[in-house]
Amino acid sequence: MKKVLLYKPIPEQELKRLQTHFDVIQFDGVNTLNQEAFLTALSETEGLIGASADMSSSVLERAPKLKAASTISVGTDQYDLAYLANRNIPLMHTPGVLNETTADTIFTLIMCTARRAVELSNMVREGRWTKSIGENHFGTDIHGKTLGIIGMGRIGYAIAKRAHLGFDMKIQYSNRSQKPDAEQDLNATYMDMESLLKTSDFVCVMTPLTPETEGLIGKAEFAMMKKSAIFINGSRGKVIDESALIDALENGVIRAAGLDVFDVEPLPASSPLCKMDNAVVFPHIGSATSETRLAMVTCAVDNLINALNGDISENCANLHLLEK
Ligand SMILES: NC(=O)C1=CN([C@@H]2O[C@H](COP(=O)(O)OP(=O)(O)OC[C@H]3O[C@@H](n4cnc5c(N)ncnc54)[C@H](OP(=O)(O)O)[C@@H]3O)[C@@H](O)[C@H]2O)C=CC1
Ligand SMILES: O=CC(=O)O
Repeated sequence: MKKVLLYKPIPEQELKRLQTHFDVIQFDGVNTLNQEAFLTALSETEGLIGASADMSSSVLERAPKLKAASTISVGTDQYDLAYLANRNIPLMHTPGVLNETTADTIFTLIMCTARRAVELSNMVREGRWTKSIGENHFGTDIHGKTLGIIGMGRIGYAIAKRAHLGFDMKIQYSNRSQKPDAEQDLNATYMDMESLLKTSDFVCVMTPLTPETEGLIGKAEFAMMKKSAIFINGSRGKVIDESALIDALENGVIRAAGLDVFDVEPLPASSPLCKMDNAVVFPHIGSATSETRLAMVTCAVDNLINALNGDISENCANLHLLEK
């Protein structure tokens, strides 16, 4: 039986399924305490499956027998796609199954920031609700406003669908390529990023983290946004310059931010973002519902079984590089 290294706990039923196909070595995450044992196990493995751990080339150099990797995520930034392709190793991922749940989470961020839900709920819990709410605590409307999406992919589209159909929002987007579906179905307008930043009430980033998108939104971009703009990041922390965002929030350059992802995760409690009323911070929970996380694991297990049997026709993230 082929040896497979599992580096994240998964539901029993999916573990059993993996074990019927492979000899599975399990790690409950990778950390400084188990790093050496992990690297030793890696030296024997032909398949790798898990999430939320660095799998860059310096780690994978320790896996000379590796034939396929399967990440339990749609984002692939913890791997080096080109390095894997050079070694002819496919990286499988889980696109699609988490679109709707992640869009729900992003919409929760939009609503919490616009209506100051966390800040005002904390006021009630802490006994600071002493009179009826006045202008100082008013939020801002969501319906009828303009939502600018940077990265109109699968999840961007699911967010735009909620905004257009549910909240009567005007949708504009910037993206590497134009999206006729979003334009036809949701009346979305394609524009360059600068125009989008200047004219959106809500700016939502949903690109993958790649060398091209790292640091995409920084000081200059926050300065272009409306003073009343609400910024949402559901992609990856490194797509934005977090210190520039903190500055923009502290100095009233923009109104508020809703964040599911951060430069360093878990976000240290000492981060200024944890103390700001105009920042809503979530612990990277875009896809974190029982149903969707199970669907992702099922997809990732299927992906690894298929890939180790030579079938990478579905869900291979570096197929374009393998074909070169
Ligand atoms: N917060 C969370 O829990 C979650 C976060 N994510 C993050 O969201 C990302 C997007 O997921 P998903 O929608 O499935 O991915 P998609 O690939 O479907 O969408 C990404 C979009 O970004 C566009 N894009 C890529 N590079 C650039 C660039 N340099 N400039 C402008 N646009 C660019 C792509 O353009 P084109 O169509 O032309 O390729 C594509 O439309 C994931 O990679 C992950 O990092 C995902 C799930 C949950
Ligand atoms: O961040 C989550 C993912 O699936 O990517």
